[in-house]
Amino acid sequence: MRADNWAFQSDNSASRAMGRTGGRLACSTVGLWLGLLLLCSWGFPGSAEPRAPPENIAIIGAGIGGTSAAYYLRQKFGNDVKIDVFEKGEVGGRLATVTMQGQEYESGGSVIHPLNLHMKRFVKDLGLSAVQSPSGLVGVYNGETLVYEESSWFIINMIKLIWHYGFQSLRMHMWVEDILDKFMRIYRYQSHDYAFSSVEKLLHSLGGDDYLGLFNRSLLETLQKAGFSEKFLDEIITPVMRINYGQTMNINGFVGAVSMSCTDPGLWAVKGGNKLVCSRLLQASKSNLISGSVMSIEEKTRTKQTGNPTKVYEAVYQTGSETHSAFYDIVLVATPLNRKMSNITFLNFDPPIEEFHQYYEPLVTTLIKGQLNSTVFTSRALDEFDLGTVLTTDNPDLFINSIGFVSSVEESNNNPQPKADRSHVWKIFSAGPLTKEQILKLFVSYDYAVKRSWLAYPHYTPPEKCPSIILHDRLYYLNGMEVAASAMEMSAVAGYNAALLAYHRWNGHTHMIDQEDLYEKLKTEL
Ligand SMILES: Cc1cc2nc3c(=O)[nH]c(=O)nc-3n(C[C@H](O)[C@H](O)[C@H](O)COP(=O)(O)OP(=O)(O)OC[C@H]3O[C@@H](n4cnc5c(N)ncnc54)[C@H](O)[C@@H]3O)c2cc1C
Ligand SMILES: CC(C)=CCC/C(C)=C/CC/C(C)=C/CSC[C@H](N)C(=O)O
Repeated sequence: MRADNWAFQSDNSASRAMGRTGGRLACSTVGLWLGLLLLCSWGFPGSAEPRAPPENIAIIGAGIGGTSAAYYLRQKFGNDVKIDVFEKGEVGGRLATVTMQGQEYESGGSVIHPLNLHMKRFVKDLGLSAVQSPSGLVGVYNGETLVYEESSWFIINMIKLIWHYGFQSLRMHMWVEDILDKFMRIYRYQSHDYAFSSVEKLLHSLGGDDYLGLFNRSLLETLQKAGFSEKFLDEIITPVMRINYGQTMNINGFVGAVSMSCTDPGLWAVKGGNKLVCSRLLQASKSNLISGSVMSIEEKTRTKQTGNPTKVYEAVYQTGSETHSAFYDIVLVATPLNRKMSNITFLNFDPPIEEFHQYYEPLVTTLIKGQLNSTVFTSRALDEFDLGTVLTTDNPDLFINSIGFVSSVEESNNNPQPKADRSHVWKIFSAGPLTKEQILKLFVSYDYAVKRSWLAYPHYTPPEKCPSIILHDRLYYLNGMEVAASAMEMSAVAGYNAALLAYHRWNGHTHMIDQEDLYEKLKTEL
């Protein structure tokens, strides 16, 4: 019906515009063509001409989330838009290294899963290379003894696992694989340009109500319901949650599965340091890095020389002791929003943009070059201690979450061997800084110790709601994704999603946002 009306209207207007009184047939033919043209450009979903791109986009935060958003925004909007990326600290954010004796070691995000396809693609497209992460033997310490110890013989490991825990390890592996399989759907959706306006909708599109259920319930509840034993949960699953997220099984089931996927083989890192991905993404996206701290965002109306008033966001930022401001059509916030981590105020929004209070877990990474005092963990002779990582159970008397030996960012170390002098670089995760006494308890002797304190990951307390991705008309927030799970790949997924969302909303492509049943719809697409 609408199409007929347009054809009719454009018929009249076309003949008036031509200012001639030619035969009705000629006029209506021209009108029909014009109508068809209009129909093609407005009438069919998905065929709308993109409007002129925005002039200026701001991204706050040059971690993996912000820099991947810059990369994808450039791909979507093209070369004419100016992209400013604000960073108050170091490019890379929670991807960072510390230097010891001239060698660099990862102090933040370190391992990448072999199926993390955005990270894989970045490394390939940006001319970087991968190194295998160390995969030494793992033991679990409960404060008194090693309750589980891996063997270098695959068959012995299998027998040990079955002896201690029956087939729960295998069942756990299958549970994680199923969740990971569904997670992989996001790559297909994103490669077809689909975007989501909320984290919950994104999760639902991956695996329906079951997937959302995982996010809304604790890992403990989910695994207890699935029949896993208390012993298996205490001795195997909790220690993995402690090394990866510094938390217990009270985290949500989705982040629990992400964490368990770290026990898969083939973990890797970027040669030279994971943070290189961020600096290369910035370069490749031809963004301007502004070393400054954004303090506030406010919507303003600007009248351009062309006369039309437009709505823009004013970002007020500080570089050193100077305060500046700049105007943007679109703003992406790519940092956790809370007073301690970003301290950004949203001024005069109506309705107001809520204050975010997401609590992030304090975590300390300590790197120590020294000789481990293995008698802390076992009564066996020192030269028989062949564990590369010791995980811990949830025992309040323990002052570390984990300790494991690490390689520098330049070394590919698939099967690290103990050094002749038994002196290695060890990475320790703990809730607070280690005292000298604690270090001396863990090490017979040590040469160097370097620490880095983080507000590392959200404190997970399911059920919880992810903050909105759309904070305001053209103002987007990426790090709500971390409430589902915090990992490099999750920030990259959030960065791509926000870039697609901003692009589609700018161009009015509503059919590319929050599509239901995408998995079924895309099954037949190449
Ligand atoms: C110790 C540790 C170990 C980890 N291990 C792994 C791992 O092995 N594998 C894995 O996948 N993930 C790991 N993670 C998680 C991973 O590092 C993070 O999920 C990811 O790096 C988050 O990236 P992001 O860009 O979203 O946030 P961030 O990296 O935090 O980036 C936000 C940036 O915004 C900047 N910023 C904040 N406020 C402002 C402001 N007002 N103005 C300007 N700039 C601002 C910050 O300085 C920061 O650089 C680990 C994290 C930690 C802390
Ligand atoms: C997003 C998906 C599907 C998988 C990501 C798996 C992954 C690599 C998660 C990282 C979890 C995490 C925060 C680990 C921190 S500690 C890492 C490591 N054990 C270390 O010793 O540094």
